[in-house]
Amino acid sequence: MESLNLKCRAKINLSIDVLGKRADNYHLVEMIMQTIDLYDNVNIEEIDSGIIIDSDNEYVPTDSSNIAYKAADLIKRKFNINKGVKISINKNIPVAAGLAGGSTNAAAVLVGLNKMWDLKLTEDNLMELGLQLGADVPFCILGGAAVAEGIGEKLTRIEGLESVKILICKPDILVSTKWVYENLDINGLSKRPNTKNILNNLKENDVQALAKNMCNVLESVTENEYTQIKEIKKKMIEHHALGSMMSGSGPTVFGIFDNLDCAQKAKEELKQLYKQTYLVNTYKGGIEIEG
Ligand SMILES: C[C@](O)(CO)[C@H](O)COP(=O)(O)OP(=O)(O)OC[C@H]1O[C@@H](n2ccc(N)nc2=O)[C@H](O)[C@@H]1O
Ligand SMILES: Nc1ncnc2c1ncn2[C@@H]1O[C@H](COP(=O)(O)OP(=O)(O)OP(=O)(O)O)[C@@H](O)[C@H]1O
Repeated sequence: MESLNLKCRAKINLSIDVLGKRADNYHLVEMIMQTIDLYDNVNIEEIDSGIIIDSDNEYVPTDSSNIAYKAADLIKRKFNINKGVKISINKNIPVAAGLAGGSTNAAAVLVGLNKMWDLKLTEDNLMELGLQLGADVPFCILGGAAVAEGIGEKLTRIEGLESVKILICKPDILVSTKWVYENLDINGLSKRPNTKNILNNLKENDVQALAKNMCNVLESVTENEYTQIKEIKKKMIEHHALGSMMSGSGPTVFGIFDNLDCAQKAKEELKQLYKQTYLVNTYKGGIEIEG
């Protein structure tokens, strides 16, 4: 029986614009995605039959609603595989946070089973399968940094932030991505990102300008419901973050820092209020197979 260990990382969105809505109610987006070095460990072990999910985090479902279960089920059905898997998820990425925690677990299962069962799927094949599980899954397979269009699946790789310090702070509230998109008034957006400018900032490695230009149109929806978002952003800026914004549909807020001392002080203060506070770096790669 074979076993594989994988590291799968979280993402932040450096910008999110919503351009329209599809007939199936999925929104058309233009986003800049960046992988960060905050990861879950996923262990995949071949068993005789079935799919078993195990996790050390009480908020992670262990039944067929787990997106890692769905990923394994998709592969087993598509390739008629009789063997089973036990998937153990050691969670470090906050749950329902806007950090693609579930999506990156699913990405790890697709990449891991491709290797374990020698399926010979290309990265593009894996991303296509990933899209059937969720809009963020293809990016989690690609990793690094990318512009995402369509519903998030049309990805163009870009040079992202190179080892930049990111402070992550997740308030103790659970936010549903579906609810946030449903409550977005596409025609009444007061502020939208200039994606071209932000991409230029990245090209020129002008982190300061990028931090000022960042914009997430989903932020106002979550911010209007939960006061914590504004409070955390204010604290990050007081501690000299170059910029601070909500990631994805929230509620996680991140800050970009160019000074390690300031970032550490901000972390210490925020950690007293919000347990799930982490100081990490940006990361260049995707799913990592450890063997
Ligand atoms: C907010 C982001 O995390 C930004 O990266 C993504 O757009 C969301 O990606 P995700 O969580 O993988 O999304 P999915 O699991 O596919 O969808 C969750 C729900 O979000 C809404 N949704 C998602 C993506 C999208 N482009 N438009 C949407 O309207 C849909 O109502 C869907 O029911
Ligand atoms: N493997 C998993 N890890 C975490 N949550 C999972 C997983 N599988 C299913 N879930 C369910 O999915 C919900 C959303 O969790 P997740 O951590 O994926 O959200 P997220 O970070 O907001 O994702 P995204 O940024 O892609 O919208 C959780 O409330 C949980 O019940």
